Amino acid sequence: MSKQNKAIEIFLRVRPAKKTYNGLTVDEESNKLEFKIPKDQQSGYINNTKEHYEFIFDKVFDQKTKQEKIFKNVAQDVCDQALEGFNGTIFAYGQTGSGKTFTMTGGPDSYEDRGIIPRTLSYLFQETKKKEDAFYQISISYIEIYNNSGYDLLDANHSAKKLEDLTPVIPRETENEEIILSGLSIHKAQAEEDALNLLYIGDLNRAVCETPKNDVSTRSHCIFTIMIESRKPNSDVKTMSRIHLVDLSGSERIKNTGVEGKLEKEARGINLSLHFLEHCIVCLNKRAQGENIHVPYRNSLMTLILRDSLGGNCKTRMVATVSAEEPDALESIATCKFAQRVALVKNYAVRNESVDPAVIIERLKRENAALKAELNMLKGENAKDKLDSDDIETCRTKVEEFLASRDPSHQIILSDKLMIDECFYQLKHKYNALLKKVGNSDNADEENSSQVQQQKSQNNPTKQNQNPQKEDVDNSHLSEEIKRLKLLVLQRDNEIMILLNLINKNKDNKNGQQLSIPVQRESQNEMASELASSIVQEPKEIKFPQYEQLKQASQTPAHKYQQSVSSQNEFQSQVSTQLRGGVASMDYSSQKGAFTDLNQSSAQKSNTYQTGLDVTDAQSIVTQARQALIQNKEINDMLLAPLNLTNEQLMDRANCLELFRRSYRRNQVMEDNKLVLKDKFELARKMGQIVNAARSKIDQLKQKIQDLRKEMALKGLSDGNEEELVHPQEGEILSQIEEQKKIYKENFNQLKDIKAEIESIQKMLEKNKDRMQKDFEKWLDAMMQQRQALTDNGQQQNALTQSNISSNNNQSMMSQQMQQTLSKVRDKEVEKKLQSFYKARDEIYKN
Ligand SMILES: Nc1ncnc2c1ncn2[C@@H]1O[C@H](COP(=O)(O)OP(=O)(O)OP(=O)(O)O)[C@@H](O)[C@H]1O
Repeated sequence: MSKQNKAIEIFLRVRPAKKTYNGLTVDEESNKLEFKIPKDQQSGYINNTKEHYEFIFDKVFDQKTKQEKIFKNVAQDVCDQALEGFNGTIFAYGQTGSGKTFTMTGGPDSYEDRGIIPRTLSYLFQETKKKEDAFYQISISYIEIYNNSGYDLLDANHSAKKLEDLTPVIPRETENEEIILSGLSIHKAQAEEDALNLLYIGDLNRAVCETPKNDVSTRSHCIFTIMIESRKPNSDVKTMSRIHLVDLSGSERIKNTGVEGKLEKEARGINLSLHFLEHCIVCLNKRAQGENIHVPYRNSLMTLILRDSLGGNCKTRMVATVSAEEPDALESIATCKFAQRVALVKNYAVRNESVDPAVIIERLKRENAALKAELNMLKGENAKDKLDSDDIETCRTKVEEFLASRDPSHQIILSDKLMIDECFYQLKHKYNALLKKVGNSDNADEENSSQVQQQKSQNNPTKQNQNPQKEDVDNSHLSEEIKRLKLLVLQRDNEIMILLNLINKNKDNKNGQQLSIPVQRESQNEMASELASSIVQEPKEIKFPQYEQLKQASQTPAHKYQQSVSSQNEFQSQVSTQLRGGVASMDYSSQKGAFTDLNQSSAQKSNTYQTGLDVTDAQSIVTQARQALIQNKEINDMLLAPLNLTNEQLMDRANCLELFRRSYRRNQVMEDNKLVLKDKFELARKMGQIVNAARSKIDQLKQKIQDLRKEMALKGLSDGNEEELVHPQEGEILSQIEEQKKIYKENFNQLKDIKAEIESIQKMLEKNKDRMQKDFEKWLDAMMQQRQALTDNGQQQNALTQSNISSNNNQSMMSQQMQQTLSKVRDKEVEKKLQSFYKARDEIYKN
């Protein structure tokens, strides 16, 4: 069987030793472990059978092996398979003190010492985050088996002194021969932290219940189970897999532990499940060799729980842990022998997929509701005129549920258009609130400037004045919006100026050259206003009379329109030059040759026109014009105030970036976010300190309680008292532990929330930083082009053109602008229209 498909793999790990036994050879290359036991050795154990033992494993890890390597080799593959729907079990088996707990849970000293369980949790959460094509739910249970009885280590009301006081777990077998563990709580873990916290709480409960006599670490088994449920969107099939992570009790044989009498009996009882495990393995081996033999899983709770892990549907990994010290040599050999027997067991792992009837029913119900809603909407029955507060509340709840659900097939089903609109509004509101929170205020402003807000209040008059606080916020945004619109008006003025200039120029050309196609004055005016109004609108509805003429011209012999075309080329060149030179460049007298690249393209196009008119070029001029104006607006909007930089300053990129940053509109938001982030870090640090303090206090109290229990056990022994004596301070310490546990849990949850906030602010800052960098490049590029254009045209005096657009909404400047514009108009009709436009606009400003 290839390694890929091998259902059971056996690993061996040698624990670091103070003094390594020189009869032990660990060969990582050939995955071999050798023991040489001299016949007349002096170590006190009898060796009259064999002198040389050799064991081969799937992988051998020597004393220096790091935890990360163990995880990668032993557990990673099991995790990957579990995410695909295969069950997995990893268990550690070995003598007391050989490093089982270290391997499974980890050491307390450093983060690097994290064992298989915490690493498995991290890995699973990381991977499920990456896999966007499926919905995953991870749940945890943690059971301790002591003296063949199971106890729930995650019992929510746990404050027990003795293990036996914990909720007992009772196994039940279903008709399908599945084992159900009633009394064992299952906890959903939404994030890695939740799962790690459950591990910590379980370990704490386990430790608090220890007494010297039931020395938990040695005499009990722990099974940490991770359940993974996954479902693809719109699929009725779900996969359910489990990973059991098992820390078995010490495997040493009782005759070697030196315990006698009652204690020996007790020890035998406690360790019975390990004995039954061995028994099951022996039977499974026989079965693998063709013998028809019953496997006595039911003999113990542990074998019953692990039934699928051995001889069943599971990918199983066993880590045999051995000590490298001489006195432990025979126990190490026994561990290796057991591991070799396990290696012979055959498993048959299959993907645990099932069509879940509950999922199908749920889906059908959803479909039914959606169809009913659609039908109602089509019939128009019960359509609402307006929404009342209950409707709005229903929409709000539906949106909340939709956003909170991790189920990709979750839908919002509604049959009323107004309610659907309301849901969209709620979603937008939430989105904008989120943007505001993380600093993307531009988009957030949209909510209040968009028609949704107006429409909403029209559709839903009952909702007006419901939230005065919100109105305040709205008002402040409205004034922002007014500012923005005023600026836009100013920009439009400039655009009109450009176009008028072009029209005038064009008219001059025509008069001088007696064009064969007369361009109507009316058309020119239309062109000006339409182009101006289309510049920041959708492109599809543009009418461009000159373009229309070209279209007609293209259907007639080319020579007839030659002059018209050259006029068109000049027009194109002017538009390009002016737009690329900056919209606020008010003097358009000498525009020719400003941009060689565009002029070249014009020249090329001119050739085309001479041989046959290409009408799409005319449209492309408009598109270019529009794009250039939009781009200019974008660039101007980036800054709070125009940046008047000299050519030298523009050449110094680093300094330029710094100046840009200071004037950058979003910079303030970014700075504010940095401050928020700083505060959050500080808060997280404090919370972390509280959590750590609670943890170390718990550890101290745990130690104290264990010391007291040892003291009482010794006292009992010396008094010949077999009953367990309880130290008078124990109750007090236990309640202190409970108190600290409460503090730990509360602060842990808060810390988790703060961490999530920090992450989201950090992400947004990163995004804003990237955006600033891109905006800077755009801005610098535009500045450079503008300088270049001005240089080429000898228009250095207008170097700071930008200021006209992006300055402020100063009234006197506007009237100046108006005078300037009107002075350029040579058409009475246009002049009249513009005058009434400016008059109307002034009225608006006055209000
Ligand atoms: N690979 C290792 N590197 C460093 N320290 C280790 C390693 N393995 C075990 N130890 C240390 O040895 C001690 C005993 O290990 P551990 O508690 O894991 O043994 P165990 O097999 O789980 O014992 P028990 O059966 O009593 O639970 C611990 O202090 C542990 O930190």
